[in-house]
Amino acid sequence: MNSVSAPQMHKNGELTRSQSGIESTINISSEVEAKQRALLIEWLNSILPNLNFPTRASDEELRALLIDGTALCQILKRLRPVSVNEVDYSYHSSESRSENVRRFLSTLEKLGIPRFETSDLEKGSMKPVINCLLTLRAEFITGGDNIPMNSMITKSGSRHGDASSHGHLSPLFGEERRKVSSESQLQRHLHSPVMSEPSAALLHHVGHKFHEVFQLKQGCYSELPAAKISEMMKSTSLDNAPTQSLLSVVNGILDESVERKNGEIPHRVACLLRKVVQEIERRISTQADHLRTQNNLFKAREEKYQSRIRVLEALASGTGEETEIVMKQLQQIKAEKSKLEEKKKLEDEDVVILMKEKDQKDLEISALKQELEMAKKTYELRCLQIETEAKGGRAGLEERIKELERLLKDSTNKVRELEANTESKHQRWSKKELVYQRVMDYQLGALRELRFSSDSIKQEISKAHKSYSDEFHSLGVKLKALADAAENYHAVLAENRKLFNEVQDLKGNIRVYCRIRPFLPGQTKKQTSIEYIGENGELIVANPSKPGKDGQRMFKFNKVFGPAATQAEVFSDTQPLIRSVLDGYNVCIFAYGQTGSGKTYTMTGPIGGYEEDWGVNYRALNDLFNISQRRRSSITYEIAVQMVEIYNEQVRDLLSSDGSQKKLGIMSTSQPNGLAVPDAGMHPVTSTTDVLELMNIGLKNRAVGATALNERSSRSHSVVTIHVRGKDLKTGIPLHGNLHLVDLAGSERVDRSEVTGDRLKEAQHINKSLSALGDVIFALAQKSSHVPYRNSKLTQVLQSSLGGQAKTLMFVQLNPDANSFSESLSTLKFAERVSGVELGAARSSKEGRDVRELMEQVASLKDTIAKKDDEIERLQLLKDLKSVYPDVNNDKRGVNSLRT
Ligand SMILES: Nc1ncnc2c1ncn2[C@@H]1O[C@H](COP(=O)(O)OP(=O)(O)OP(=O)(O)O)[C@@H](O)[C@H]1O
Repeated sequence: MNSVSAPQMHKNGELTRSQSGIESTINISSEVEAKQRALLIEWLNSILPNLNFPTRASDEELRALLIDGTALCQILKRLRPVSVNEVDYSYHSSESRSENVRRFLSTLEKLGIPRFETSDLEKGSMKPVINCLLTLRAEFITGGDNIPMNSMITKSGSRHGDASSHGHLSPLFGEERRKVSSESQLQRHLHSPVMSEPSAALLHHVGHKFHEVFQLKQGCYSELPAAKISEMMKSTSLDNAPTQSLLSVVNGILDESVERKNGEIPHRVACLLRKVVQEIERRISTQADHLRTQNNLFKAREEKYQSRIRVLEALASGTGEETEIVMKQLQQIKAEKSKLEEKKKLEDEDVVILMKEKDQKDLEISALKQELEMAKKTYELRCLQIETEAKGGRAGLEERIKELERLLKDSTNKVRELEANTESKHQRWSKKELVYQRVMDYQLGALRELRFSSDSIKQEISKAHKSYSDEFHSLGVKLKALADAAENYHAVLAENRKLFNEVQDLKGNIRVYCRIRPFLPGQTKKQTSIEYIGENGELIVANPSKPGKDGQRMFKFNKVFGPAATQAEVFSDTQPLIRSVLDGYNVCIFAYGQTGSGKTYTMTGPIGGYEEDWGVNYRALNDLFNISQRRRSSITYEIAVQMVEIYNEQVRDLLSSDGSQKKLGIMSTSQPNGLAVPDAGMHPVTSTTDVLELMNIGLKNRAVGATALNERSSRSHSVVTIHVRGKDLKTGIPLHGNLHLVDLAGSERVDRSEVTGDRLKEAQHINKSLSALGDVIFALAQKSSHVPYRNSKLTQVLQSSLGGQAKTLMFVQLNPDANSFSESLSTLKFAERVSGVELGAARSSKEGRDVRELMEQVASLKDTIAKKDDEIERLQLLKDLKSVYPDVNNDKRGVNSLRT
């Protein structure tokens, strides 16, 4: 190994000057030492071929080779110095290492060669050892035949005188030794291809024959005899001569040639020179081969060491797990080592046996031992390293184990806590379980009670079922009785109808109700013309211009309604007449009176009024719907509505979308279906709502022709016709009745001198139609053979409801204002004519008592019928409910609640 470390690099990669100077000096010195060491090793290899020691071996390797003294003894043995015959040069074991070295040094002392100290061989620089051996080399360099040391000593003439100094040349060449005694001279010698002392060197290096030759010629090659030169060339002396000697011969010849004046070299000398050169070339070639071989060997060893280094590095970088592998490998290596040691021992034994013949084995064994020693040290170091790592790993593992123990302890504590929690939870759950158990017991008890109750309820239900069956049976019996009663009811109903009509007939076909409207707001201080209103239809009016009895006039009608009479009261007396429509009669109700006397109010009611303000129209239709519903089990009804206006003798359909423009024709004769105005739209209605909508439409259309100065409603007749179609479900007999609700135009007389144009025309038409109406009524009352229906559109429209089986009711409307006395009187006279015809008959007084009795009978019958109707309705409802809810109790209270 190179003792000099690599140059230290500066931070920026450059060496400082002082560093580089010192290092260059060290490098030169190291280079010289390396060359010296190489020279020595070359020599050792040449004299001990089996040694095969690497030329570039380090000081330590050289020390390892030489330290046991075996190689030193072999050198001495090789040289066989006679003067030290008494010394035993045989190989000795390692136990006699110091003895071998001591003997070697002793021999050197005897030979007068400067020696080294034992300590130099054991440690420190090998330089003294190398110098010493190089001196020995120079002293005893030999050819093929070993030169007896004693003879050489004899030829040298004297022994050296200074054996204590190191690095001196052989004592054989005292003079030359002085010249090259210094190390620098030796270095120069090594570096220079030409020896500085050719004659002495030549003599020294070529061995005794060259020495002899040199001595003979005394430095003159050209003067050597040819025979001698031939002998030199033929013999193997050249082969055995050291290369340095051969080079010295060449140099000598060349020097001599230079010194010669002609510069020519004798032929024989030239031949010798060629021979020597060839020998040198051969040796160089051999040396090159040897060097290549050694180089290959070194490479192999280097690879071997590299692989070991890699293994050791891999081992060094391994983990704890790999430590075991390394330990195993170490054990294997130790085993191998022990095997090798055993082998070495065996080999040692073999070597001891073969020592005398094969000394090189010792060297190999020594080398192996050294290697093994080194490997052992390396492995021991590695073992120590691994052990240290293992200790570190073990410490880490112990830490880990402690950590795990701590965690285990924590876990144990947690488990205990959990166990404690679990225990408390278990206790809580046990308590809850107890509570639940109690609740369960309580629930089971309640369930038992419920079962008991259920059983009792079942019994009650079965009892109720039985009673229900009984009751149902009795109900069936009662129903049968009721069915029979219903059968009788129809008969009674028919008789009732007959009686009622008879009563009506007795009362007269035309009934007259007088209604006096109240003063309007703001008219409270006005004087009234109404003097007295009797309960039996008497009415006394007073002429404001004629106070006293003379100005009074009494009238009598079927009924007189005062200003306080409500719409409901008025209708209640109208209702029986309307109901007869459902029995197939034609009825005509009209309102007669001057403008503003309350005709529209009575027939229709105030526009947008509440239900309580509804007039006869709405109430009549509502009543028809209700009665038809009540009778639906026996008679089915279909109801339709027409609404027309008669203005200036022209008829318009008020319910048509273009009713305001359409002029309708009137049938010349009364139609069996009552359709006097067949072109007018017939609108079926099923509810009061339908009627309200239609009425509103009609009123709107009627108002289309109105102007601010000319209220059209006052100048036209409005006729609402309700057509009723019925069918008796039992007999299948159809029914057909019409109800005419007529709001007549104002009846006031118009002074022809005051009005002209349209107003006059209107007045003429109104007068004409009202006069025609009066004529028809008078004709009917007198039972004339001719009734003048055709005199006006109004009477034509109302023809079906005037006369025959028709019933007529006239509302005579009065304005209470004294200023309207004249018109009121005129209206009353007209009404008196209409009603007086009937009531003025002589038989009226006679038949009055009968009429009253009949009226009472009728009232009684009506009550009976109403009760029957209620009962039938209740039973019908109960029957329906039974079919839907078989379990419904059939008592009256239950039915009533369901009805509610
Ligand atoms: N019984 C009554 N109670 C309260 N107000 C009434 C009554 N009768 C009529 N009126 C009111 O008197 C006014 C005139 O009544 P209504 O229009 O019905 O008279 P009319 O005879 O129909 O007049 P016209 O011939 O011009 O149509 C209206 O404001 C009406 O509300």
